[in-house]
This record gives sequence, structure tokens and C-alpha cells, in this order.
Amino acid sequence: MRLHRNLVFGVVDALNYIFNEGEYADKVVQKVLKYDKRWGARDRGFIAETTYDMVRWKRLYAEIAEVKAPYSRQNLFRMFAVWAVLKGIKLPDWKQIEPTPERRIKGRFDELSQIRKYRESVPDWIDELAVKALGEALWTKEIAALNQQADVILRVNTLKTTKDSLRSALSEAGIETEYIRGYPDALKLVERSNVFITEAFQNGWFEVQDASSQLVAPFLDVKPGQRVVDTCAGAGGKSLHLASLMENKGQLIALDIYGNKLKELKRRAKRDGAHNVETRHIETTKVIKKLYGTADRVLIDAPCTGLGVLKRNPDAKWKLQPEFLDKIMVTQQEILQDYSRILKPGGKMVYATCSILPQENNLQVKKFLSSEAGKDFNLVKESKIYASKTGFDGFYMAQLEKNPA
Ligand SMILES: C[S@@+](CC[C@H](N)C(=O)[O-])C[C@H]1O[C@@H](n2cnc3c(N)ncnc32)[C@H](O)[C@@H]1O
Repeated sequence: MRLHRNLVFGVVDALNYIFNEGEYADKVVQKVLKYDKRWGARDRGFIAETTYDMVRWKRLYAEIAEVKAPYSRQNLFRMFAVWAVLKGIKLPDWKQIEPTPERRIKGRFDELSQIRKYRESVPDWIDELAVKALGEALWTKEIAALNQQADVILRVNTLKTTKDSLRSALSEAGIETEYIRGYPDALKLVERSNVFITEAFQNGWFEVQDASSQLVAPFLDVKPGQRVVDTCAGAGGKSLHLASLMENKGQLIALDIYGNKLKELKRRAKRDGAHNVETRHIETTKVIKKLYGTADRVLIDAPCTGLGVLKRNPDAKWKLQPEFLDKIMVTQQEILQDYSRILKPGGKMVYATCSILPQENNLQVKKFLSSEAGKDFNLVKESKIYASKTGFDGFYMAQLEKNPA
């Protein structure tokens, strides 16, 4: 592979925004990709994937390059040189790239690869916390799996089409997909590609949604005609899935504390032909109180650390702080205590997170069940989904049932 100067400069710019200015990787990549309209799909792919790769392996590369934050441009080029050498790419003869002894880079790599926190590029505090929470063996496997780039998975929108029709339409557009056993609505892209520009996407025939995330809506056991409340709906990944499982019959109320996310949900629902979705912005506690005792099904897709989705969001390793975990655990319990009251007697509720930490997952459910608010609830089933077992995101979900009146 030959390195192109403009593209490498784009990556270094992106890393500067992400590492030094605290900006979010996805937003930064979008911004840098706008630099040059002439860049083609392969150029764009290089910038996006190299930037994400370097975010993912930041600690390891910085350690090998012997540079410390905040990183000067020269330091970022040194880290880039480490990336290139480890990928087996010949370093170009540019003034920004210092003569780098490849043998030294490879030697440092072998040495540091003996130590998990360097090999897997993870902050000390997360490594220590996860060993305590999951045990050495599981965490070692899990972080290695979470450091692999995520596959692109689609969820067929059964309100508009079937999996086979979608597969043929995409194939005609030059995009090959395969089925994944155990995930009835999922198609996996054989090769990465920009699916958002396809006619099938514009027609609302699919959404991009990780395979593990696709297990959450079916776990709620919704039936057409029910009244379902998705309490932390965000931009609606799971709401749209629920709507399709409900076959557009009944009522789906999607809540969130952020109005802009709900706006996006509305836009997606329109494209998907999901007509039974109503959004309600939680501006005051009244919005929740009005719903007490009214729903057959409640989904709590709780805000969390996102430690299960590092494949797609490696940036979280560096942005996450211990104080955030403490704060989010309080929020998760408050949400469980309050939003569980939306359920009717005899109804079912799912509590889910995209985290793999027990303190955000089963321990929250246990605390809820032993509290006054949880005394009428039973745990029906739970599922701890690990990236190391499935190859997809890490997730947790618990189905709870409220005793009949
Ligand atoms: C894991 S995300 C939801 C993702 C979404 N369900 C999906 O499938 O695309 C958690 C959501 O909870 C929202 N949130 C945070 N605190 C909340 C609260 N107290 N009540 C309701 N929603 C909240 C966040 O804005 C965020 O959209």
C-alpha cells in the first residue's frame, strides 16, 4: 500500500481533534472527510478506518512511539509511523515522518504485548475494574474481542420488505450480504460499504443495527395491539424494531430526555413506515407520572458506560471516567425505580444496557427486586451477551414480570 500525503494529514488532523481537543471520533471523521470532495470511497475508507484504528490502539502506539499526551503533531506522526510499520506498510520519505527504526518498533511491540493493558490499549482503571467485575480470564477474552472492528449488520424492516427481497435488492446494488444464524432479522455485509446511499435504505427497507442490539426488542415479547413504552428511546434503534414486531398495531410511546434524539426517531419512523410510534419528550416528571400503570410492556434501554460497544466506539475507552460510572449507576437505579411504575399489573419489562459490567446490569436488577418498588416484580430470564462469545456487541438484558393485580 502506498501512503497518500493528504490522507495521512487528514488522519493526523483527526487525531489532534480527538486526542487533544476532546472531540468525538465519529463527528471528527465526518468533518475531516469533508476536506476534499474528490476523495473516493477508498480514500474515505482509509481516513475513517485508520483514524479508528489509531483511537483503538492509542495507548499501545503512544507507548511504542514513546510519546505522551497532549500530543504534538510530530508525536502524532510518530504514532502514525508505528501504525504503518505494524501494518507492514513502507514508511514514506516525508519530512514529517522521522527516520524510524522498524526493528525497534517491532521489538517494543513484542515486549508490550506481554502486558494486557498495553496489548489491548486500555486505561489502568478500566482494566483493574473489569478484572474485579468479570475475572481475569473472561476480561482478557472480552477486551480482545471488543478491540476487533465491528461488522456492519443490517436489520430488515419487516414492515416494508422481507429479508430475502432486501438481500436481492442489495445484491443488485453490488452489496453482498449473508444470514446470521440465531438473528432472524439480520443481514451481515460481506464487505464494508456505504449502505446509506442505497435506494433500499432510502425506501426504509432496513436499519443498521448491531446483531446483539437486535435481540433486545424480541426479548420484550411484544404483541401487535399492545401498549408499549420505550422509556429511553434515543434516536429509536429499538423503538423501530419494536414497531415492526408490533406490525404497526397498537401504540408505541417513545420517551427520552433529549428532544433532538426524538426528532431523529420521528424522521426514521417515517422512512420505515412505522405509523404507531408517538414520541414524548421528558421535560418534567409529569410525562412519566401520566403513564403510571398504563403499559403492557416497558423497555428500559438504560444509559450506560457503553463498555460493551467498544468495537464501534473505541473512543469511549479514553473518554470514560470513573466518576461517570458512579453517576450512571445512580441514574440506572432511579430509572428502574421510577419507570417500572409505568407497567400494568401482569405486564412485562426489559432492562437492557450495552455494558458488560455486573454493577450496571444484574446487580442493578437485583437491587431493584429487593427494593420496595420491585416487590411486585419477578425476574423471568436474563441474558449476558459477550463479544468474545458472539463476535458482536456486549449487551445485557433482563425480562421482569409484574405480578397480576
Ligand atoms: C442506550 S441509549 C438508548 C438507545 C436507543 N434505545 C436505541 O436503541 O437507539 C440511552 C438513552 O437514554 C436517554 N436517557 C438518559 N437519561 C434518561 C432518563 N433519565 N430518562 C429517559 N431517558 C434517558 C439518553 O438520552 C439515551 O438516548
